[in-house]
Amino acid sequence: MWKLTRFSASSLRSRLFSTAIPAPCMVHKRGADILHDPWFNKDTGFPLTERDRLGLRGLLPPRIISFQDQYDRFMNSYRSLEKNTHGQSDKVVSLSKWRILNRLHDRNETLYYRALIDNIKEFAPIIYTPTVGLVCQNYCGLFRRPRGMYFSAKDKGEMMSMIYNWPAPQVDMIVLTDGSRILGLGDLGVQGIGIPIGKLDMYVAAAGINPQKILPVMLDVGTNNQKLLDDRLYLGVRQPRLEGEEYLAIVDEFMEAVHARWPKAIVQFEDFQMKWAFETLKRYRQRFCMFNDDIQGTAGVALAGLLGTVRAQGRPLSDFVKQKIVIVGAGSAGLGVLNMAVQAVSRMSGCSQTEAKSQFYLIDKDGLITTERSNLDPAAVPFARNPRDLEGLAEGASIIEVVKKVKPHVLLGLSGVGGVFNEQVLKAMRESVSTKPAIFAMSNPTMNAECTAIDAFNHAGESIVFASGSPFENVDLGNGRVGYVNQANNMYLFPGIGLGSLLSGARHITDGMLQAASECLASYMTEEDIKKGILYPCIDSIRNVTADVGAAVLRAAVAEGLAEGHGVVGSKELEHMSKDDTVEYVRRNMWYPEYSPLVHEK
Ligand SMILES: NC(=O)c1ccc[n+]([C@@H]2O[C@H](COP(=O)([O-])OP(=O)(O)OC[C@H]3O[C@@H](n4cnc5c(N)ncnc54)[C@H](O)[C@@H]3O)[C@@H](O)[C@H]2O)c1
Ligand SMILES: O=C(O)C[C@H](O)C(=O)O
Ligand SMILES: [Mg+2]
Repeated sequence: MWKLTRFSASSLRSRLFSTAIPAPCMVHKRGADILHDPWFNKDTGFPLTERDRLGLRGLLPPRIISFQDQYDRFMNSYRSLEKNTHGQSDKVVSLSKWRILNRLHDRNETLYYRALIDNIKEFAPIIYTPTVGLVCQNYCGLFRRPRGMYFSAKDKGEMMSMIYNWPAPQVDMIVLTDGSRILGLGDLGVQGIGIPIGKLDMYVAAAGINPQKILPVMLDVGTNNQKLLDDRLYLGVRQPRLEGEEYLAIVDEFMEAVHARWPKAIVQFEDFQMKWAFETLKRYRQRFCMFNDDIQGTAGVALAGLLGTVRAQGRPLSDFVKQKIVIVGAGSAGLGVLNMAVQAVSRMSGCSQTEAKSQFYLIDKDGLITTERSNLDPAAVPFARNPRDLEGLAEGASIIEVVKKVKPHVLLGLSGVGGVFNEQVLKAMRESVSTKPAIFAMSNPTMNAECTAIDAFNHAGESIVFASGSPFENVDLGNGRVGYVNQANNMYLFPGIGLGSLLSGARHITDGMLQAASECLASYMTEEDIKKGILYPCIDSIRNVTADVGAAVLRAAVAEGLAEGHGVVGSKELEHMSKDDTVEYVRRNMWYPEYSPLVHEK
């Protein structure tokens, strides 16, 4: 029987955290096959002993180049490329940068991830949002080597065996898309595979998931994008999207196949059109360890930013319950944010969720959503306002009408429509009841942002707090003053949600675990930063943020009695960890790119 006193705190710590000598990595290949496998390849960095052991002698030039020299060489070619493309269009420059990074990714993952981690602020906008959007749009032309797995409408009945085609014995993190709503770019069909790849790159960089244990997946159920269907070089299935039961049967089969091979893998649903985003979340969240990043990850990041905004106004957090918030966009992301924010208000004020809804105004493409709206999506119904409570605002009122009447503390966009916060709307925010109103232009990529940072500070005034989903430069307000730009992007949470859930060994991801993630992010910033309008940590510290978020998620799973443990660390050991121990435990489980000795295993 387990005894609670079995380990003293220090022996528990040494059992869990003993510093290990770099673990050897087992490889089933030899010779040239290793050089062509980016998981194991070290290019000119193979030491002589390894060249002998693995049959590499003579297959490489004789000089052995250190990891540091390889790294410097790559960064030098990256810097030359920057110089050589100077003056060319943003699109050309971004795609050239993506190509050079992608070539390294395809050749030597250890070096690639080290470069990514060390230069995350500079490289995230290339391998992730916004450039990843451009890459998806041009995927068929850019495609060289496959990455991840493709399950198509034509694979029905085959997935249970297909899943065994994946070469890695263990997969911990899967990001899955059906390509139906790629960022704000719409239906990109099979080309959407760039999104799971980019998200998983962030998992490796931020959460330290071993790249041999990640799997990007495209569920190609067709596309309704006529341009792609007509394109001779389109690489996906050339048929209209499956709908209804036919569609669900494909997703069901995929989920069963994954679960059969890797029962503990976490599946992140990404960029599904709204109807399937909500439907699949409801369908799978109790059965599998999964979450929908656009609904749940986004909500946690937005809520952390909204709470930061209250602090930035110099008000106590409890004042959140009095903030008037206008949300533009009633899709998977907007409704996810609204749902979590309403729950937070209700929890903080002790009022019912119905009462909590009265401070929120929801707008979609047809204007303000009220109970008079017909054909409203069921997910939006609970947030429709009764026109009687709206002091003259009618069903379908425009953004400008709502902003002028409500004078909100916060205007938050998740509409996918570039520029909807136009000059008129931004100027109307000057009449906000808040002395420090907040503008969140969260849609991606950059072209789809509801407004630019410069326009926001120019038109809405210099006292605003500003956040966007895609990165913008800080704004120079003159006389040494800076208008801070925050990146309100779910990248601050999804890696920690995935990592914490994985290490907890929970069988599903609860609202409590997601709330813990959001609260952890919300409490991250110092009062000094918040007062300047800085709501989120710098992306340079994303690994630290992710360790803390992961630990918060893990502790929430323990508190709910859901943590079954991971690997050799069981539920009891997790229960006995202090808060600091948990953070340390999470950190110790983060993979870091360095060459480990390769050992051939037959
Ligand atoms: N920053 C982040 O972390 C983050 C996270 C998730 C989604 N997003 C972005 O949010 C956007 C929306 O994503 P989604 O999944 O909710 O999409 P969606 O298609 O489910 O929803 C879009 C919503 O916007 C509304 N809309 C469209 N045109 C409008 C207009 N002119 N005025 C007002 N509302 C309008 C639609 O009616 C719909 O309710 C995308 O650009 C996506 O990239 C950002
Ligand atoms: O991918 C991103 O940058 C955030 C978000 O998941 C989105 O769909 O826009
Ligand atoms: Mg997304």
